[in-house]
Amino acid sequence: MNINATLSDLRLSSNNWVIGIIDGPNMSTLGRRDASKYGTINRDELDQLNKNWGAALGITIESLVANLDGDILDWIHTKKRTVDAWIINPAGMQTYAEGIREAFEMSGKPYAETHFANTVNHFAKASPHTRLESGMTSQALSLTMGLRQYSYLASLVGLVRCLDARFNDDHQNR
Ligand SMILES: O=C1C[C@@](O)(C(=O)O)C[C@@H](O)[C@@H]1O
Repeated sequence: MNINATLSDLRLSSNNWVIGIIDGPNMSTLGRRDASKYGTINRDELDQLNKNWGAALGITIESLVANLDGDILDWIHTKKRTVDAWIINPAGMQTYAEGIREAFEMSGKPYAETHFANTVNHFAKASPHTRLESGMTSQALSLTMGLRQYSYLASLVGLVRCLDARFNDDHQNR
């Protein structure tokens, strides 16, 4: 394994992975939310940014923004054959995301939970009588939060490198 890390290690993947990125309820209002947590980027700009990062990594991004969980479930069921891994910002549905977690499980593909803000901080401010946590984290490959749009970049780079490593391991063991 080459441990001489340089920024050029963020180069193209030799496998044209397809990553499905899902933004859940209220992410459609990005750009009009609390700027101290979400900055000023809007959802269209986020989508373009993710697609540009994907192109720089040599992979394909397919994306969905939806306020209804049924729309998200339908999209996962439709895309599961062509998508290699998922990035999801469950946003307003993270505490009741069992249906989505299960749809990902049925897809057989890993998912990276990703948030703009630090959600532990959000939960800490909820009523002490309400125990809140994400229903997605326990089965996620990874959890990235608090880095605004760069949480998506971190998830993307990590996911692509993990997929590449798994592909290389599978082919070496043949
Ligand atoms: O809608 C959102 C967005 C969010 O997922 C984020 O990206 O920081 C954080 C959630 O707590 C919140 O409900």
